[in-house]
Amino acid sequence: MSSREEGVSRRQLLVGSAGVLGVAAGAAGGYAAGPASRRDAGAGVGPAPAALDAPVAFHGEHQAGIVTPAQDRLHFVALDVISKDRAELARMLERWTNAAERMILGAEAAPGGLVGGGPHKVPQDTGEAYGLPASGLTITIGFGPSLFDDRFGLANRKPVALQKLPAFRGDRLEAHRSGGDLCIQACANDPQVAVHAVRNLVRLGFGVVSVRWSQLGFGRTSSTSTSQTTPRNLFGFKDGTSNVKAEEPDALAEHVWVQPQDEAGAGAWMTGGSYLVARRIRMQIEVWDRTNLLEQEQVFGRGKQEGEPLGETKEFDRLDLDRTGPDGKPLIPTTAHVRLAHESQLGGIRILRRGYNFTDGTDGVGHLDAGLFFIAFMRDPRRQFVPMQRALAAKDALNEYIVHTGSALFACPPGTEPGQPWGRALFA
Ligand SMILES: C=CC1=C(C)c2cc3[nH]c(cc4nc(cc5[nH]c(cc1n2)c(C)c5CCC(=O)O)C(CCC(=O)O)=C4C)c(C)c3C=C
Ligand SMILES: [Fe+2]
Repeated sequence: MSSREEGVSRRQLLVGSAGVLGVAAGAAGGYAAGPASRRDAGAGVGPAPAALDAPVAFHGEHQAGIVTPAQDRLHFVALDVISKDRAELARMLERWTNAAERMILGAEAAPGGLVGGGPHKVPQDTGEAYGLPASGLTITIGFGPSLFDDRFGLANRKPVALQKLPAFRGDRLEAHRSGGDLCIQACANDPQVAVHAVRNLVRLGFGVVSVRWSQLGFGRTSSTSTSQTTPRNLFGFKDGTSNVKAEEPDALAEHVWVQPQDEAGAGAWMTGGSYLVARRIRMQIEVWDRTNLLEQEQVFGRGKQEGEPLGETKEFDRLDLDRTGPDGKPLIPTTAHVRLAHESQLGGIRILRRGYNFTDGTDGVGHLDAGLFFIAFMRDPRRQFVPMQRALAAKDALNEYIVHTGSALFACPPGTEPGQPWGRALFA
């Protein structure tokens, strides 16, 4: 047993340690007030750097990585199941759970994973996070619609809300950036920790799953807690101001967590879970960077510096969509992004956004391939993401500057209890 192993007791591995910020499980659903981002710490607002290194509770009513404070880094991977053996898939999810319980505490994926197996065995941990703190790592998994075909006898367990997303106007989706049987969302305040988590789970799935696509993200583009400052996206605007926040339990129940009455039959195992929509959205930053400030602010309907709704002064001032200027025209234009996405225009629907900025090299013709890896959690994508994205695709002024190049939907099951693997209720 390595010296690092000795520092991680079985109790810590199962239910969290005194170092785990907030509550380990139960009513708060795994939400742990704590790690936000290193940028928050740098700005003098939010938790101290030590808090950014601390663990986030793994077990709870809901999976961590949804309402827990958004960390600064992301590694997201979508996988296809290549085995045809249902039991093998369930066993892999058990291995994943065991490894995840350890990695979120900053431990190796398996006891003695680095060198403990001796010189003639393959190490059970890849090693690149050895010695690094937990870094607020959360690992969230989800099941895609394609998992419920005829391969694993799961067709009769498919939740009604897990329907492949329809095509939207303007979509330029690429197959190699879309879909997937499973997903792993690993978020941390250190990119090496997030990448290590994904890599080791993929390693543990060798022969059962293969990577379909993967996305790295830096710079969260949403706050999921009022303890966090609002970050900025690559267009330089504050993003996440009016997000659903962890401190709004009623809104979470209404808009984010699947309720018992939602999935009476096949998908009852999803109660307490949430649906994850991922959209890789390329942002034409070169065009944006030649656009004047007035136009930029009209596109979003908010000011660039403070993030205030146009016509107001402060970021969290109420969005008054009826307010008009001296010319009688709405101060927040009819095509402004925040108007079209606002609950008042969509029958009261909201979503919890948890996206990240990305840059993936160039597009081959002299531009950066940069954008927003949009991630949102919701109770029912058919009633939330689909009408919202339809409204945006039809009229949003932002469409001149963005294009959706990837898309996926996953059902993220509820949280686990100690000793209970991910997906137990699904495979029972
Ligand atoms: C379908 C849902 C949404 C997509 C896709 C989307 C893409 C997208 N958004 C920004 C930047 C901002 N979005 C903002 C607000 C906002 N966006 C959505 C939904 C989608 N955005 C919602 C529901 C809201 C909140 C609306 C409200 O109630 O006021 C903002 C303003 C600040 C904020 O409230 O977060 C910005 C800025 C980009 C750049 C983008 C695609 C690349
Ligand atoms: Fe938006």
